Amino acid sequence: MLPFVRITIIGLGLIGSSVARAVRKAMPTARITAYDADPAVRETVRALDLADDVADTAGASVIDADFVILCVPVGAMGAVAADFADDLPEDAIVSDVGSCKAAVLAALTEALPGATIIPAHPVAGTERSGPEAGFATLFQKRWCIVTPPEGADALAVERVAEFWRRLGADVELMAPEHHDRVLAVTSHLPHLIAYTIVGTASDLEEVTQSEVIKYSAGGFRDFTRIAASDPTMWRDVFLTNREAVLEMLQRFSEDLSQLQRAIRWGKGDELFDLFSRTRAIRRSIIDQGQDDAREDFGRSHQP
Ligand SMILES: NC(=O)c1ccc[n+]([C@@H]2O[C@H](COP(=O)([O-])OP(=O)(O)OC[C@H]3O[C@@H](n4cnc5c(N)ncnc54)[C@H](O)[C@@H]3O)[C@@H](O)[C@H]2O)c1
Ligand SMILES: O=C(O)C(=O)C[C@]1(C(=O)O)C=C[C@@H](O)C=C1
Repeated sequence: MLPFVRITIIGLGLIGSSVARAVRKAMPTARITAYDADPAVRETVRALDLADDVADTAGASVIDADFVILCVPVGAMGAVAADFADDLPEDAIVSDVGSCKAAVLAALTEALPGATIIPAHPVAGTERSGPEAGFATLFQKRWCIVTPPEGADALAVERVAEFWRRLGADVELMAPEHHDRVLAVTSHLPHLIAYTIVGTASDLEEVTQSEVIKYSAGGFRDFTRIAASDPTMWRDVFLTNREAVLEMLQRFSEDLSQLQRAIRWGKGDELFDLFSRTRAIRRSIIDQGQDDAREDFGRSHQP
């Protein structure tokens, strides 16, 4: 049995449009209703035939939904939910795909008192945005972390988990606060570092812009991909997951200072030990097979 049959997707950018495409493939009989605040996105959704219906308001989009999935920037979640609160059917389950969970759960709970809210985070994405950037296989063999509130209805949790399994994801359950600490180090900090490195390189006075572009073949090029990620999305992530990011940033700064000292005092063994440890971490990620989808995507989509 399908976990849901009347699915409303709000926010049809990279993730929302990928969800729509993946639902079409995995659950072709489910009806998809879409809503996006941007009229140009709604037009594109119609042109690409990503949904059965495209609503012109958030309220109209949820009116007969059994599942509402919010795919908007994390800072917009509460406002969107408040927008459709009066029209939400009593038995509908509300979820989201936001990159931070504790603050989103709080915002949705405040906007939708009494509703069944089961947040989730597919740990899969790219640096691109908008409805044209999405693709149906984005979630295959990637983690989706479901972060139910304490005391959540077990059947509702299982239906959301099953939804993601059908889209090809491996599902894990986690407490929202724990999710935010884990993702602060595995996703948010790396983005902050990429934004910093690319910004620093482009600010260096003795290196011209054209040299930065011309010689960005190796490691730097990988950072530029990450640093091209959506500015609105990442502004919201850092402001929303502030405490966890600041804590991880503090640890990172201390480790960076230690590396700085090792280089200054020629402590080669210290550098070698760290680099051997990090190489082993990379190998264990590859062995777990969670990296394949994005590596394939990267190869076929990079300019
Ligand atoms: N990009 C990634 O790699 C990635 C991965 C996993 C999760 N996420 C999360 O997914 C969510 C969406 O990210 P994305 O990359 O798809 O962004 P995106 O910019 O591609 O799409 C966001 C869409 O939301 C719409 N929107 C914004 N405010 C709205 C509102 N108030 N009402 C209705 N629509 C609104 C925008 O018009 C846009 O079409 C974010 O919460 C992000 O944290 C992103
Ligand atoms: O590959 C990328 O572009 C991503 O950054 C994807 C990525 C990540 O950091 O892994 C980014 C944010 C998300 O919330 C989930 C996935």
